[in-house]
Amino acid sequence: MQEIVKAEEKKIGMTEAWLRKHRPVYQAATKHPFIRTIRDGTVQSHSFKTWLAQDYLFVREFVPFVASVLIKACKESDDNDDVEVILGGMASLKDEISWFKREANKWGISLSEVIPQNANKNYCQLLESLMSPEVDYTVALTAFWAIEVVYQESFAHCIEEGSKTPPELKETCERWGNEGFGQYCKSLQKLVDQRLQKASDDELKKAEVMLLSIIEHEIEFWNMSRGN
Ligand SMILES: Cc1ncc(CO)c(N)n1
Repeated sequence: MQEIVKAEEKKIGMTEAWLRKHRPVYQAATKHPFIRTIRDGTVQSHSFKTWLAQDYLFVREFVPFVASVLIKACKESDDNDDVEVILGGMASLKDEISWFKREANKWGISLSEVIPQNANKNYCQLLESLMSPEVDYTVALTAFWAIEVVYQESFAHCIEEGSKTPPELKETCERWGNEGFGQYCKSLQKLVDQRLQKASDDELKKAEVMLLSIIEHEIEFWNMSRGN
């Protein structure tokens, strides 16, 4: 019996085991009240606009963070898959920034005047701290995956069967909720699991704590747009 449980654990990978262990807090991020209002069609336009404007600022800061993960992958990974997957993520950020500009235009938001709120500043500070060469690749990669997967799950939830997402928000939800982005998150997750298999107990602990920290920051980020 013990054997079977172990095999099962190995099959699901460490990241999946962590998501199950921390399911309540993970769900608080992926099924956040703001996301629920998008999904049920009751979202207020000013809540959406707040999210859009703040996320544009976040993504700008996310670019150098992803670049730092790429550098770590080039230096430390013995597996070329890592570099290619991360490079693909970086490349799509160029299009993402253009999309934010177009979308902001549509909603009448002047991006140059947006001021980052505290939750955003805190999150960007975390990204900045992760860019340090002292932070090991496994921990930074775990953070990267966690950041992407929260958005993927959240927005996929808004385009599932039975969702009442307003048509003008569908494109946003599809950006992160689409199948391709889902596959990309799975690729990242696989890279993380590979690294975690070889990690020391200390690294494992740090990576798990980092996952939780990202989830908390994502919740705070959504909170900027909740029912106001
Ligand atoms: C806050 C936040 N988390 C994750 C993503 C996904 O890239 C994003 N754009 N913004």
